[in-house]
Amino acid sequence: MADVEYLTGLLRTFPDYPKKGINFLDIFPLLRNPIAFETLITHFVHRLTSHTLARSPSKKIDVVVGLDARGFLLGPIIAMRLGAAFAPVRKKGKLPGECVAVTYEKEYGADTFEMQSDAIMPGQNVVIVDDLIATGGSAKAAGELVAKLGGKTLEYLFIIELTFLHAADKLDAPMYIYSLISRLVISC
Ligand SMILES: O=P(O)(O)OC[C@H]1O[C@H](OP(=O)(O)OP(=O)(O)O)[C@H](O)[C@@H]1O
Ligand SMILES: Nc1ncnc2[nH]cnc12
Repeated sequence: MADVEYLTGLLRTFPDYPKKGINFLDIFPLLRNPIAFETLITHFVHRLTSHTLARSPSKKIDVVVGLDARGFLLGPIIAMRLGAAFAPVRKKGKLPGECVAVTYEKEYGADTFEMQSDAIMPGQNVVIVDDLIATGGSAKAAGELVAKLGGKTLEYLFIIELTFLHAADKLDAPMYIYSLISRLVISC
């Protein structure tokens, strides 16, 4: 599809960043271009309204969850377009009040994610958004936080999946991943 080729062409990689052996994928040129950014957001919103909601009896997405930090650049815009709430998953020690926490492994180290306990009400429909999925550790931890709060994750959305790492294998079924650029859709 022309849009996907256009968006893919704006991405770039930096070898050995932030440390040797990591091929760092930089999404910022895409956000720097307002037409590309609009195209990306519209693509995600179309996916959610035309496909994801077909799996939900209530036909409503209640909460868009964005992952610290690059998921914060996408999640709130998608939430506003859908008329949904936005809730952040943050790295440990950044959120006030009662929180739930999960420790996870990612491509370059271990970390702990937290969500505020009142960010999602039991039974709410949730979509988890991030810029990319590499090992799947971050996405898996976010899904676990949503589950701890009683939310139902309808879909995980990414701009790109670094498919060589087989991240999808790490995530629990039943779940769905939509990755715009690899166009990978996994239904379990
Ligand atoms: O699939 P994984 O192996 O878990 O890696 C993917 C995660 O890594 C990056 O975030 P990072 O933790 O580097 O934080 P940042 O957004 O603050 O740079 C990226 O934005 C994803 O959240
Ligand atoms: N290869 C990569 N490029 C950019 N962000 C990442 N986060 C984890 N792995 C990454």
